Amino acid sequence: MALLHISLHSPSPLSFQRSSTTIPALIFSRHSSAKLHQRSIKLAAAAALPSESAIADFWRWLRERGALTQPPPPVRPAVVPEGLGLVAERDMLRNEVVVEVPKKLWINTNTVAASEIGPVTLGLKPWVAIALFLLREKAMGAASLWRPYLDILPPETDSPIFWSEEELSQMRGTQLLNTTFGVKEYVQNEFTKVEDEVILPNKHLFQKTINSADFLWAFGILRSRAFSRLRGDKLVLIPLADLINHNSSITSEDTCWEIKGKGLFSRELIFSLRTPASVNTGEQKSNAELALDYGFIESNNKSRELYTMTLEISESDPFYGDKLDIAESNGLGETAYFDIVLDRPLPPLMLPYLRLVALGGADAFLLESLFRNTVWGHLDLPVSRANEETICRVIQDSCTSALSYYQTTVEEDEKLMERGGLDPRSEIAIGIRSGEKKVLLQIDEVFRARESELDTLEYYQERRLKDLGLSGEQGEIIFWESK
Ligand SMILES: C[S@@+](CC[C@H](N)C(=O)[O-])C[C@H]1O[C@@H](n2cnc3c(N)ncnc32)[C@H](O)[C@@H]1O
Repeated sequence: MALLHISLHSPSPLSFQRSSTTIPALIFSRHSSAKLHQRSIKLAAAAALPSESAIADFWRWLRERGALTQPPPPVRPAVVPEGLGLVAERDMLRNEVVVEVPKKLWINTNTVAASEIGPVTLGLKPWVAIALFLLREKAMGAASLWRPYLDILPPETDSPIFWSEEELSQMRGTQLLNTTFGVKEYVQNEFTKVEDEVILPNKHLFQKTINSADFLWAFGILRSRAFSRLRGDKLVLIPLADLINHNSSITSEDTCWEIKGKGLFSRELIFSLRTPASVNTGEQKSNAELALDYGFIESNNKSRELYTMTLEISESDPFYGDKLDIAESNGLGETAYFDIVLDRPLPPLMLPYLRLVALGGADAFLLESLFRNTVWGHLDLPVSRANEETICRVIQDSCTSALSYYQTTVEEDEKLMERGGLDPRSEIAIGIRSGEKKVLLQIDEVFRARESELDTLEYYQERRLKDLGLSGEQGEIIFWESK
């Protein structure tokens, strides 16, 4: 029998790198600030909030640098339940320009290149160069032109990259825990490299020590505040615009675009924002991605509950080469990742890929080159009882095994959530682990149901006989017997 390789618990820095780049909906808050302040103390307990005077300094700094128009903008920074936010002081008109943030206040690779460390950061990954810039400016204290902005940045978010071991232990068994370790390892490796190649050889530029925790902070700041459509080479931090918090009630993807390259921020709809970014349609982030990037989740949004199933054609499979060839001709590879979302059908390519991986024995003839152009079409439908049974059994076994790694059941998690009083990190951990388990139980159920239908499915040979006119509608073989 062919080997079916399924990895449900692989550390997945890969899935971190693959993460979708949807810009989350952004919102201006419009609340009474006195009430907000009280609520925020409880809700944003993890983060040390900037003082009133730090916020006032930041506002002054923006004004002095031409970011604030006359008359003053109808928004101001204030403490809100999500930490710091932009509070609207009146209703705003559709398409009204709210604030302008001139490009000279953007922090991107051009800013770094024009700074003292510019020459030594050439060739670095954009985020690494910007991280070094932020850390160096931070270390310069009052001597930095960026100090009022740096002073309002949070010391950490609730992203699991900042959690203690004890906090992380609440996510035991989850894919997000593996991803978190993968991300931390990636950032640590980048730090070691940049420390050896840039920081230590240029001590005159980096007089204060920068350690790996500082570097992780800068990574977390960029991940949570840089506009997600502006990543890679376009990575940019935009002071003030980055105070806008996410709101799940805004689902429009098109909340941002560049207006004549000027970096204007204006209103499209009530409480939505135009940003200086181009518009692309993007996929929605999962709760794991929200947690990792921003340090919050939407526990009541089923479409954010996701489990990534990793399937693989094993090198030890006797048909490895043929299977790989077929997978590659159909846009897949030796390893394929399938994101399975709660209450949604399985990704369309998952069953054909599973059937391919499990193909063997009497079905192996489909791998012959004669079938190369048509095999994928055959894999779209059940191939044989043995093949379909294998995938049902292996997937159910994998789900059972994955579920055994979690410390709690969905019911136990739900009770904890109902009881309330959880700190934000426990809420994330419980939401993530219960979401993953729900998807695993759903996958298990899909394949259990399929297994119970194995006798009623139509397989390749029957379809073939029908095509040749040798089989009737009920599957009976048609004979041409002489009368
Ligand atoms: C773009 S920044 C917004 C400004 C940020 N609140 C601050 O204090 O500087 C994104 C960060 O704000 C917080 N945040 C934004 N929207 C949130 C939400 N809906 N729920 C919880 N936290 C949120 C998270 O810490 C996230 O990493």
